[in-house]
Formats: sequence, C-alpha cells, structure tokens
Amino acid sequence: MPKGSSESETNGGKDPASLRDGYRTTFEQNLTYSVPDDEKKDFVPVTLEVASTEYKSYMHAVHGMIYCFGECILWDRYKQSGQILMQMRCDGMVGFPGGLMDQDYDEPIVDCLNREMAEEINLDLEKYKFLQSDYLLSHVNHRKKLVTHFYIHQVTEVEIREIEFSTLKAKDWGHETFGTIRVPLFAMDDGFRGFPVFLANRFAGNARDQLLQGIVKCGLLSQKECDVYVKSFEEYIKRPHT
Ligand SMILES: O=c1[nH]cnc2c1ncn2[C@@H]1O[C@H](COP(=O)(O)OP(=O)(O)O)[C@@H](O)[C@H]1O
Repeated sequence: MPKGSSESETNGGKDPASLRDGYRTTFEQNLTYSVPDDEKKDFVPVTLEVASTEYKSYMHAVHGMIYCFGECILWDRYKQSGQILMQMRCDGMVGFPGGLMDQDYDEPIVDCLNREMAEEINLDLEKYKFLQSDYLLSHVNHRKKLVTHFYIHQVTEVEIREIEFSTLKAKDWGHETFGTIRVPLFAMDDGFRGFPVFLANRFAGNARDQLLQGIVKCGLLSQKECDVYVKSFEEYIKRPHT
C-alpha cells in the first residue's frame, strides 16, 4: 500500500467511523448556515456591542472587503475609480473571503477574519492585516441564529494586484474558494451590463448589501450613483431570461 494511504496513517490512528461522524456534524452544521435562501429582509443591522452580548450564543461569521482607488478606463469608454475583491465560492455563490467563527474559542473577531483571509486568499498578514479600525457593520439573522460582521481594508493598486496573484497559492483555493474576482464598477451603454448584471449574481448571506454599503462607505461610489445601479439591477432581474 503506498505511504499515507492506510486509514491509520491518514487519520492518526483514530476510529474512521468517529471521524466520519465528526465530519458529518460539521458538514450538516455548515449546510444549515450556507443554504442559499438568504433574503435581505432577514438581516437586521445590529451594533457590535449588542451582537457580542445579546447574540453571543448565535453563530458569528466575519467577512472582509479589500479595495483600492485608482482610475481604470475599459476600452477607452467605461471609467472605474477603483477595484474591489470578492470571491467565487465553491457553492457557486459570490461572497467575500471570511467564514464562521469557532464558538469554542473567545478569539477576537478581527483575528478570526485575518486567519480566514490567510487560508482563503493567502493574504500576507505581515503587510495587509485587517485592523479593528476597518470594522464597518454587523447584521443579525434571527431565522438562522446568525450574526455577520463586515470589515473593509484599503490597499494600493499595486498591492491589490499582488494580493490577486498570490491567491492561487491559498490553502483553500480550488476547494472552498474558486478564486477572487473583481467587481465591475461601471455600467455599459445599455445600462445593465457591468455592475447591475454583477449584482444579479446569487450572493452568500448578506454579501450584496455589505458590498453596496462598503462601496459607499469607502467612497468608490456615492450613494446616488449606487442607487442608480441598484435600480438598473432591479429592472434587469425582471427581464425574461433566455
Ligand atoms: O460574504 C459574505 N457576506 C455575508 N455573509 C456571508 C458571506 N459569505 C457567507 N455568509 C453567511 O455566513 C454563513 C457562513 O459563511 P461561510 O459559508 O463563508 O462559512 P464557512 O466557510 O465557515 O462555512 C453563510 O451561511 C452565509 O449566510
């Protein structure tokens, strides 16, 4: 038998049945939190203090948005004032890097975020660590007994490219995450293709709302610009689909 292929070598001698049960528990728990039926109305804004006290017993998830400023013109036509990174998740939904916090540890939220960033996108924490001052907002979903926390972190144009390149070496690349993607922050001449069509993706949790709030907060789009794109997106999803 080749090295590493026997059960005792691969699981440290533990009973394979108990390992499978442990795996199944985690897996089933994840299924509960990851079903793609999240609705915007289910996520209610909550302060960090209330989230950490009143809803301490809920599951907590933390996600982060990396962004930069820098004008970029596509085909001499469509202007973007910066870039935002999201990711294609293995379940086909779009989300931010991050994940569920382990309830057994009293780990600070931002530390959990940085750990997930290193695992999912291979973020170099010596250079690009998220700070508590990057915290933006939290939401509670009573139906799922879930709290989501959201951070945004600015880097430079050169740095965002470096981050994108190094994601391919992430531990979770090709498993949990299928790679980072840039958010198209413009609309083409038809008013739909670009950001409105991007918004029509299926987003995990309240990632779409986090994105829209993050964009305005960091100043990549004004609230008014964002509202126009959201209106186009709402029109777009009503169109018959071929
Ligand atoms: O980018 C996101 N923003 C907000 N909520 C998210 C995002 N991604 C996932 N979620 C929510 O958090 C829950 C757990 O997230 P995720 O699936 O990333 O954790 P896991 O990778 O630890 O299983 C999901 O059920 C979903 O409701």
